[in-house]
Amino acid sequence: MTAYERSRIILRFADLLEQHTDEIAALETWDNGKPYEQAANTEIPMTVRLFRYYAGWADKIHGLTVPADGPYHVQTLHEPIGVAGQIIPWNFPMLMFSWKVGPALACGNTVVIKTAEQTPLSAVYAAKLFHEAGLPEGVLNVVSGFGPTAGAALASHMEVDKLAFTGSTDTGKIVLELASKSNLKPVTLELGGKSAFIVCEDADVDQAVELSHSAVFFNQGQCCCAGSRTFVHEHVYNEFVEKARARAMNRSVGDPFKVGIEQGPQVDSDQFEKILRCIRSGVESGAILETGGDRFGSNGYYIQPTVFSNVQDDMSIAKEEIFGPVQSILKFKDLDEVIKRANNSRYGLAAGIFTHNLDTANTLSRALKVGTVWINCYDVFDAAVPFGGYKMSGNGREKGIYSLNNYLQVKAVVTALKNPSWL
Ligand SMILES: NC(=O)c1ccc[n+]([C@@H]2O[C@H](COP(=O)([O-])OP(=O)(O)OC[C@H]3O[C@@H](n4cnc5c(N)ncnc54)[C@H](O)[C@@H]3O)[C@@H](O)[C@H]2O)c1
Ligand SMILES: CC1=C(/C=C/C(C)=C/C=C/C(C)=C/C=O)C(C)(C)CCC1
Repeated sequence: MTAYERSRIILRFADLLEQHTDEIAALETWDNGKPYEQAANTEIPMTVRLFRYYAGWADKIHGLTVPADGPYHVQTLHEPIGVAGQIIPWNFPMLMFSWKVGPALACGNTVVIKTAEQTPLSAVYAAKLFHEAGLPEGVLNVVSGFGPTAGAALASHMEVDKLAFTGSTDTGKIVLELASKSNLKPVTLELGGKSAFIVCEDADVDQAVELSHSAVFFNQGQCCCAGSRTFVHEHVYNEFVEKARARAMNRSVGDPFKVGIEQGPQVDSDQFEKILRCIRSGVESGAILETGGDRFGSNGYYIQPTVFSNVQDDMSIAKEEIFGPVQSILKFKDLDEVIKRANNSRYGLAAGIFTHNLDTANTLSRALKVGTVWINCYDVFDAAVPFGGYKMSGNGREKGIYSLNNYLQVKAVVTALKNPSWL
């Protein structure tokens, strides 16, 4: 099919998705437990926007004419890579579906996508809408299944030409190995993080408190880029801790279908238990529990919004990904120190910087070894902006123009010219 037809199908799909926002958002909340309002007002609109963004790319993908030495006409063809295998997690089922499927289809590939076992519903519904939008059968294949069986089969399949994975660093290592042991398919990985949120002494403390709160508590803390190490300058530390505690105590937790609820339950009992273990380890290692620290209520996988202060770099709550509603506040004295400490992590996904000083912002944004730096903002996820990790947070970039390369092969075509006198 022509690139223009591909583009129109993706646009029609985006319209259908928008029309069915209520149903898809409800599926997300049933599966994941996230607040319905969050899914309906933020995540589904972002998903729609991302598909429209990539629909715009479909007919603008082309190669180059290359000036080579000698009597040759050289061009590059940007061809689809073939069958794209994709494995996604449960924290943002529809949004992760879009980051994977949008660029793959725009570039003319076919897709086999495996959803997370906890959250299979919305992608199946979306596949039905793609069919309605006119996508031919067999182009987009949604597989529900478990990781070690369905996921591993995809990663090691000899006829899957590319693998894109989002999930934990441990599983990322497994799929990379499976890909290398089978057909050496290229792999992009979007893995875990322990992102630093740095509040400098000149920051607007109230704004920093609010954004550091959403940076860690958004989506029940289940974000790969959660700002899970809040570094605060010693001059504003006491004020910040007091206000962060008050904000967490104010967070509305409860039935995710209710209006005004900010925090629903964790995705499942494994995550719920793991987070409570992390909280216990924080208490045992000597961090000060400012608020929270236990389950919320006696039913369901709800956890109290939890804030620790006096957190030290060697505590496991400052090193390991918790993936829950737990804020860890650390004190720092100067820039060189916070740069070293923020970079002292095996992860390198994102960072937030809060300052009005241009020099401080420039220094920190260049010194931090992370894939995204947000300055006086956090969690801005525009479809056009690349996202991905340094170090063990992964490799490759998704979104924006960068993701197109993940789904294209470059073929160099060199033609001998018959009449060199015209060169
Ligand atoms: N980076 C992220 O966005 C993200 C998302 C979810 C979880 N996590 C992290 O991972 C931790 C564990 O969560 P999880 O167990 O659901 O993550 P996971 O990495 O095990 O799961 C992610 C995806 O990989 C699949 N998978 C699992 N084992 C596989 C295998 N052997 N081969 C191929 N595919 C496989 C899963 O079925 C799922 O679709 C969380 O606590 C959190 O720290 C990170
Ligand atoms: C709505 C909203 C926000 C949006 C957050 C988003 C959209 C986060 C997306 C995270 C993703 C995609 C993580 C991947 O692991 C903020 C900034 C928290 C502020 C409060 C309101």
